[in-house]
Amino acid sequence: MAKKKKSTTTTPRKKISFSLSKQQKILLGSFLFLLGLALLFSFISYFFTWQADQSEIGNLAERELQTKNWLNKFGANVAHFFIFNGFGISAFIFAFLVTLTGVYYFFDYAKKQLTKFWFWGLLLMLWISVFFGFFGEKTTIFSGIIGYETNDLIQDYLGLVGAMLIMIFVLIVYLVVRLKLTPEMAIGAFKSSKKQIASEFVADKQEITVSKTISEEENVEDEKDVPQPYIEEKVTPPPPEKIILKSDIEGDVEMEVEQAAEEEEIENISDRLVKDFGEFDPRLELSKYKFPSIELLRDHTAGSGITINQEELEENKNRIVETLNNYKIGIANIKATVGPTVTLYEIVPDAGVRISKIKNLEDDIALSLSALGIRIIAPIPGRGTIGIEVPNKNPKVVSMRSVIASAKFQNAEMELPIAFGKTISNETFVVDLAKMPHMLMAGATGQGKSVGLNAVLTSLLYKKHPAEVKFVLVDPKKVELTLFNKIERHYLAKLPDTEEAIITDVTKVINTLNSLCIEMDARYDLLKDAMVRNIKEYNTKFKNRKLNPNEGHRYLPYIILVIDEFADLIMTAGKEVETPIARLAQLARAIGIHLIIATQRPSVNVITGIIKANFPARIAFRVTSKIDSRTILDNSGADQLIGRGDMLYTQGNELTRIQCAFVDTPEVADITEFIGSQKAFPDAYLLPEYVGEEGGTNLDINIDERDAMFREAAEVLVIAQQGSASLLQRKLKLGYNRAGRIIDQLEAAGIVGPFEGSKARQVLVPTIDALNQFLNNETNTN
Ligand SMILES: Nc1ncnc2c1ncn2[C@@H]1O[C@H](COP(=O)(O)OP(=O)(O)OP(=O)(O)O)[C@@H](O)[C@H]1O
Repeated sequence: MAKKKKSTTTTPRKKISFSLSKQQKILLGSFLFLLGLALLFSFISYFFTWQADQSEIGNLAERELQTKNWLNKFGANVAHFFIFNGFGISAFIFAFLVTLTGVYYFFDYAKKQLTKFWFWGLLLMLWISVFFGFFGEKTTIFSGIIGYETNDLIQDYLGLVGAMLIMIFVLIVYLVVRLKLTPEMAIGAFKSSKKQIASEFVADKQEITVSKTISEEENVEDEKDVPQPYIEEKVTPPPPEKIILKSDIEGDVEMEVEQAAEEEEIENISDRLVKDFGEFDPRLELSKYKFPSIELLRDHTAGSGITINQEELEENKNRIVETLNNYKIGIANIKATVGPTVTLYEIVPDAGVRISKIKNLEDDIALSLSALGIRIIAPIPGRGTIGIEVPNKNPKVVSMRSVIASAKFQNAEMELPIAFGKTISNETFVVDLAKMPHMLMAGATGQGKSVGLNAVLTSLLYKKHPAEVKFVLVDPKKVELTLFNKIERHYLAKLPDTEEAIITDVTKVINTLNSLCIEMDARYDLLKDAMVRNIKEYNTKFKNRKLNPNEGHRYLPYIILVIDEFADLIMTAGKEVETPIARLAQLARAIGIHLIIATQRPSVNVITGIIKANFPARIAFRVTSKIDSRTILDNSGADQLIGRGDMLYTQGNELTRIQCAFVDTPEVADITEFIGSQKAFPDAYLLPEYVGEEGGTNLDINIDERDAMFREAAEVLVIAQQGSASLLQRKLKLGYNRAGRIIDQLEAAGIVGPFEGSKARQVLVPTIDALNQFLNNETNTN
């Protein structure tokens, strides 16, 4: 048992992968390409010079000695090796494969196809050389010694006929597997070539008659010498094909079947535009933009990878076994996975021990192990084992550099990839913000929230071009996000006529949030017009030039709203920020607006029900109480974290413990400086103008300006006793915007109550009769 445990604990999970840098690939590619050419030239010239050079083969020591091969001694020897001693004429295939490999590496094409080329190329090479082996020793130059000897060997066992049959079989394998040839295709090809010959023959005949008539006409013209008017060539569509079906039954009526001619296809405008100008490239305006290099990030681990302290592991194991024994829980098996900050001990209890028993003892076990940061997961979802996380004595910092450089992040095919850090099993943790679609981040002060936000922003800066993503930054503390000011004209969005893009003042936050709602509505209209469901499809359509910019269509960058201290805002502005945030969170995912909200105070009056319901992705750094942990995660656990970037992530169900990547302020300063010093857009991305209204929401809409469907809409809602815009959309077949406007008008009239986030609005009029009376009174008083 002890032996077994050792083998599981001493192997850190490291994957060794072999990959070349771009430069190395180019160098290797050129080398192979030129080597292939050298082989090719020496092979060609070998066929002319081999007899003359034959006596000099193998004589490399004598420098003065000259051979006739174009590549001199090298060429003569190499070609002799491959052709004479090897595969004869088919050695050319080898030279070709080497050249091709060079091309593949030089242009960094996917190598899967190349492996196929090599496999089938080598097979073909062998086949050809064995084939030439049939012609005997005189043609060794064509078959090579390998071909000749292999043929000889086969014939010794199977005779000439057997050898031929084997060759035919290999040929069939090649044709069927490599060239995907089927008997039908072979027959088809034979038939069509017969037809082609016949039709060519007929066409020849017709041509002769046509040319004859033209020459006759010319003669007539010459005689009359009358200038002929320009005769426009008129293309008449071919007459519909008629097939007459005759029946064998006497007296039956014949039926004529008419086949309509195929309509002529005209090239699509968008296809033509794409052909003429290529696809629309949103990056074109800043085509010279350079992404920040990995060198701007520092390696905080200072070379110390994960070290495994054998003593510590043994000690913890003994304590766990002892503690569980105290509660009469036997252990069948125990396995340790060492992560950057904590080690996970995965326990398989003895047969018959109920997991619920361990779950009930969770607190007692944690207490007995008496260390900060112990978390018990009973059972580990999907595995049926029990996990006990124990903090390492020497936790390791996970630097942002290592996660950004990881293949997982670099190869991530996500819209908005975020490299958060490393999981307990030391794997880089990458998630797509576009899928979350909004994120709530909480944690007591000093536990790593700001570093976490910087990690999110840095990830996006390393992956997305300025044309593709825009940030709206809200920083009431006025310190955390200031560094991002430098990239205002590259990456930030702001309200028109404002100086600073980073928002620090509460009124401006309210205006910005409302402006984002307007942007959202506008984007929905664009999507509707383009008949697509989400921003990704919209942008693809726009890139393919299927949407006309003159009709208001534009490339839509993702907009990411980051609020660093949400508690401050909600305390000062309450509903005024909560309402637009809830609205954005509910609706903005499809149109590419994503929200990231961070707070120090994870209490229920800050993270309200409405907010929580709309933020499925939650991150908790260490918090002070179980209640706070439940407020953020709907689960305890965040109170047992150890701080310094130790965090729990959930996107609905499971909790994942992650060590957040560390990025220091000077690193962020370097990155923003690097980006900021490059050519930028003329201004920050301008959000739609929003004119703030005094006294909160716009409640005094004039009766005359009401929508034509106002009354019907009111009836629908009163009957359903449910004040929802989507109900109106469905019942009255209205667009999203119009339904929203009508709801506002109904609110102004006092028929429905105010916005309540994810819940439908209250309907304040109980029956249709009451509604009629209400509306009549209204018209009478006006
Ligand atoms: N991922 C991490 N790895 C290592 N150390 C970290 C990590 N995150 C934070 N720390 C340490 O914790 C300190 C505080 O982190 P940070 O400033 O992010 O806390 P915070 O929660 O934002 O605090 P506040 O709410 O007061 O701004 C950092 O200066 C750093 O030393």
